[in-house]
Amino acid sequence: MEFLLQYFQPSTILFLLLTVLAFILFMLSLRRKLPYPPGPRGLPIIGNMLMMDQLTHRGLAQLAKTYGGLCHLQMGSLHIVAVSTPQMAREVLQAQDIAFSNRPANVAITYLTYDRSDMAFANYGPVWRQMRKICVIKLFNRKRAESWASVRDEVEKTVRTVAFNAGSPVNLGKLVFSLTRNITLMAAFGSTLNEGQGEFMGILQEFSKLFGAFNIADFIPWLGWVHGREFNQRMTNARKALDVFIDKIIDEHMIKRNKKEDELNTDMVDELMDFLKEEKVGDTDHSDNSRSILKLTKDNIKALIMDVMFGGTETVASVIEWIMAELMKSPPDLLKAQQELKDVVGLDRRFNESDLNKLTYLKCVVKETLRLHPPIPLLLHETAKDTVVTGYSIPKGTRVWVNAWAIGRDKSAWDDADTFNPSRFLNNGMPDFKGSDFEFIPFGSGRRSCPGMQLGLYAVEMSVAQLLHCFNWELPNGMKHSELDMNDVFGLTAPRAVQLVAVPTYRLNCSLYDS
Ligand code: HEM
Repeated sequence: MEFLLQYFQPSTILFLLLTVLAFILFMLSLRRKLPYPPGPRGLPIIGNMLMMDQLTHRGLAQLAKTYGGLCHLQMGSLHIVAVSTPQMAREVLQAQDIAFSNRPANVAITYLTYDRSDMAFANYGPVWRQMRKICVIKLFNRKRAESWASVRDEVEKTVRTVAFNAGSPVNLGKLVFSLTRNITLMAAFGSTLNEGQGEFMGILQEFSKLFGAFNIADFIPWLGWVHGREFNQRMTNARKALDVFIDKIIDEHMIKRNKKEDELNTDMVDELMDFLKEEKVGDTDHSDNSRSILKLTKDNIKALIMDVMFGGTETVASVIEWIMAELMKSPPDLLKAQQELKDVVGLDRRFNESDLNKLTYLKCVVKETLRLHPPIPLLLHETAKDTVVTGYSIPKGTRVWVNAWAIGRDKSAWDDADTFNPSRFLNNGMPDFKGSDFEFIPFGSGRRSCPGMQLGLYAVEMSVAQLLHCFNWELPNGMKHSELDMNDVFGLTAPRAVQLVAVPTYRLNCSLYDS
């Protein structure tokens, strides 16, 4: 100050300081003045909460027709921005991906994932990065033979079940759900849990209901008491039940390890327990520069297992069921896919893994189904800081829902967007779903994209190829193809509203079904 007083009058210094302050305030007010993206006008305090029923992939696609690819809604104190066009998806998932890479979590999700100890709901940061690295290397790696073997074994069992019921209606929805559930159970625990399976499925169902339950505290925190004790009690019971169940499995694995039994036959719990064992005292620094190995607690392991159960079961089952439904609805495409199998494999042997890469049309069918029915229709992200997208302000903590369903049907990106037409992908298979073509993002894109993509696709392709190669399929009770219900229901996933029922008949020689 004395230094300044040598050169300037006090009044000049005051004037300069006031000018700088005014400039800063002016810049801040400019920033505040940037509008939120366009959206329907809300009411005081509750905002757009009366539009709750429109917060589905279809409802938000409808709003996008009026308000554009970036639409703002306010639910109580919560900002929501729906992203509905490929251009806007590129902005948030690529151009500014770090700012948009957090995950939103409601009260139930936070509690049931042991305070976000998992990968899917952890916020973006060093702990999530370490967790993801472990999972990608150890669990989702294509070379992880055990997981792939479990796919092959379980698909084979499914073929046998269908063959046993040949000539009668088969509920394909139920069948493929139990197929994918067994694949993930095998990958996670090394067995399909014949004993405690019912109990575990009950726990998963209760988790699923609680994850999606409406809780006013998520929107207006000071009204949290409204939901009351009953909801909290259900959450406590669900988490206790999972604790008891998985603790027992972890203890069994611990005993197996101590006895050094069956060391070659490892499952997901074994792989994760390596990181429990590598725990080092004082190894708690997870700052960005830290190269230390992440300590996994039992809670991390439990939460990661739930990620795999939720991430890998319903998604894969939903894709297989939708593929079969789209083919049943479009007999020429069903014929083409089966003709390709006849040309590549023939009818005198069973399809096997080495045939997979020659099935070009089948892969187009898978892509076209993922375009029309992405199993996770809304990709749930959250902003980690205040951001600006195409001149609109998006505050920190905004829930950003990328509508993969609307984007797959965007009329400016796709010809005849609502029609099932696998041949559109015959042109070199483009666009691709690996995340750089933003008109097609069934697995997401960027940092939070699906780490289970390869495992999921492998399970889908193997299952569909076997079901189409081994059997001919008809709709039951003389139902016409045009009468097949193609509605979906909205949740974290978007499965068929009515499960697909179809009648299989043998396509191959009977002796080939016993292999
Ligand atoms: C065809 C099947 C599948 C589809 C279409 C699919 C789709 C997706 C999508 C859209 C996301 C969110 C991406 C984003 O937010 O930007 C996701 C995340 C995730 N998926 Fe998948 N998925 C499939 C199979 C699987 C499988 C088999 C597993 C595990 C065994 C799995 C585990 C996960 C996990 C853990 C995440 C969270 C990743 C993170 O937040 O870092 N998925 N998946």
